[in-house]
Amino acid sequence: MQIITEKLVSKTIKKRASNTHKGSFGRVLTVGGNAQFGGAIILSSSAAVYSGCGLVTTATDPTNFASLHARLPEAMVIDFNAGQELTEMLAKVDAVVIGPGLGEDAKALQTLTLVFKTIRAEQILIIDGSAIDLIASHHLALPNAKLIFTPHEMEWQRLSGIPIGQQSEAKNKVVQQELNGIVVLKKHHTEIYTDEKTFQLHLGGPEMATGGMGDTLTGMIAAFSTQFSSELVAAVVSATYVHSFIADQLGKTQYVTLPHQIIEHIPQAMAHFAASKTNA
Ligand SMILES: NC(=O)C1=CN([C@@H]2O[C@H](COP(=O)(O)OP(=O)(O)OC[C@H]3O[C@@H](n4cnc5c(N)ncnc54)[C@H](O)[C@@H]3O)[C@@H](O)[C@H]2O)[C@@H](O)CC1
Ligand SMILES: Nc1ncnc2c1ncn2[C@@H]1O[C@H](COP(=O)(O)OP(=O)(O)O)[C@@H](O)[C@H]1O
Ligand SMILES: [Mg+2]
Repeated sequence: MQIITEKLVSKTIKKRASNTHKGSFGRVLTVGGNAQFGGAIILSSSAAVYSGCGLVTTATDPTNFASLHARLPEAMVIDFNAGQELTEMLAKVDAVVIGPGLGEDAKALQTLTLVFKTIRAEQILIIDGSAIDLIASHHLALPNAKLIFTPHEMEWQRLSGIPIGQQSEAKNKVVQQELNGIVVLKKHHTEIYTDEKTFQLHLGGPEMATGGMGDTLTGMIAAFSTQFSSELVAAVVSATYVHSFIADQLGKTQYVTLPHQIIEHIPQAMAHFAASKTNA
């Protein structure tokens, strides 16, 4: 396994060109947040905005509209149960996050099925949380798109059939190939499986063990993938690194680092890596 280095991240996070606008930095759609788990999709969407995505739209349960806008006025919203609206929005974006707080009821399954049916081959689809569990429990066929799975160990057990404790590099690699996407297996020392290489993260720690931390990572991966799109693997690896890098920085003085605190520090961390580019 290749340990992820600061050098790789510095190479990936580019300084922004001057002659640009919001359309230059990607369009992301985040799909999730039922009445119980609204916070999950707010964190995912916030992470995408704070990671520099030009335009973020959130498809969620209408009960979350007011709280989302109060926390994140930069995001636009649609109802994730409105099939026509969701289909139209899916046509306009570069990357989609599906799963944070989506839930696993009939409505959630319907929303996931619509996204799978509508997504196009050139679009990036980040599959997290409830969406992973729905795929596993309903044996759903996967769409033709640039797939990125972000399971924690329990979700990976459900999706891959490999029990926690037996999730070796060799076994995980076989399933990653079958899934035909990138797999970010989240845990202490997260592993990232790609067609060419397997990466390992040596940052992050128990200060990150708060609900919503993985939801936050999905938005970062989406925004990094649309902005640094020439190298999808490097974008995913860099987002994963910066997420834990911020946690470790805050963890020097904090016993726990909350997901919303990580989000607040993303712009500063990205500036750090963009500036250190020339020394890399
Ligand atoms: N504020 C919110 O709205 C939140 C919503 N969430 C959503 O809730 C839904 C269910 O996700 P959960 O992950 O909570 O539930 P799961 O039941 O899928 O998994 C959680 C359990 O898995 C076990 N586990 C074993 N290894 C683990 C590892 N390496 N990392 C994490 N857990 C591990 C733990 O016992 C843990 O309680 C998802 O849609 C998720 O996005 C959660 O993200 C929590 C925060
Ligand atoms: N002890 C730990 N060491 C390193 N990273 C951790 C630790 N605990 C949690 N994390 C990180 O926090 C995130 C948790 O993801 P996840 O369980 O999906 O959270 P949620 O679904 O609640 O948002 C992952 O990125 C994981 O690597
Ligand atoms: Mg999660």
